[in-house]
Amino acid sequence: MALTIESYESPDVLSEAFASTLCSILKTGIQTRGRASLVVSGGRTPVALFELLSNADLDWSKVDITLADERWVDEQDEASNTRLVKEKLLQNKAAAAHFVPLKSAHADANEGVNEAESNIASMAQPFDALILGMGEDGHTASLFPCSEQINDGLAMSSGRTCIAVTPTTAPHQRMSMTLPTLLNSRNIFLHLTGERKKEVLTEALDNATEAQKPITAVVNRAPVTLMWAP
Ligand SMILES: O=C1O[C@H](COP(=O)(O)O)[C@@H](O)[C@H](O)[C@H]1O
Repeated sequence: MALTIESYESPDVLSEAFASTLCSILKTGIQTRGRASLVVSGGRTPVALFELLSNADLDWSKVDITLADERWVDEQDEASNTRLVKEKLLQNKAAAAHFVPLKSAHADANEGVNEAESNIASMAQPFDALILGMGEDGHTASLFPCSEQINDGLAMSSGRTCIAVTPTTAPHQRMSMTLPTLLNSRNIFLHLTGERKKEVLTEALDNATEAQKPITAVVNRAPVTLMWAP
C-alpha cells in the first residue's frame, strides 16, 4: 500500500494547493501527449476545488474531463454529477474543456453501460489525473459496498470499464467506472475533508475487506495521494 498524505489547515488552503497541482499535471499532459485527461468525482467535497480550477491558466481546449461516477438522474436534477461539473468546473477558462459523459438518455443505467464505455474509450488513457471522493460507508466512485454489483465493480479482469450500480443505502441508480478503469490513471488523488472521513479511511485500511470498504481496493493497488483538510 502506498498512501501519501497531504494535510492542509483548511478546505480553502487544500483547494488552492490541489488546483495548482492539477494544473501542473494537466499542463504536463498537454506538453507531452498533446491532450490531457481528468477524471473527477461528484458530491459536495469538490465544489470549491472546481471553482478554483475553472480559472486555471492552461489550454483547456486540450483537456478531456469525465466523471468517475454518475447518478442516473436527469442533468437538471440537483443530484446530477454532470450538472455539478458543468456549473462549477466547466466555467470561466475551463469552459473550453471537452466533457465526456457517462449519462445517456436510457431510462435504466444497465442499458447505458455500452454507451458509457464507448464514451470512455474515446479518451486517451491512462488518464492524467483521477480525483476520487469517498462516502462514510467507504464507497468510492459509485462502487457501493451495499450493492449487489460490488464484486463485479471490483473485478480486475471483467473486461468492463463501466458498471451500472444500484445502491441500497443511497439514492439513485448509478453508472460507475470499474476498479481497473479507475486504476488506469497516472495520478490518483483521494479528496477528503473532515475528521470523520479520515477516521473512516483509517478504519477501512486497518480492518475492512475491499468489498466492505471499496476505497481500500484502490489504495491497495496503486499509489494514492490523500488530499485532506479538517
Ligand atoms: O455519491 C457520491 O458520493 C461520493 C462522496 O460524496 P461527498 O458529497 O461526500 O463528497 C462522491 O465521491 C461520488 O462521486 C458521488 O457520486
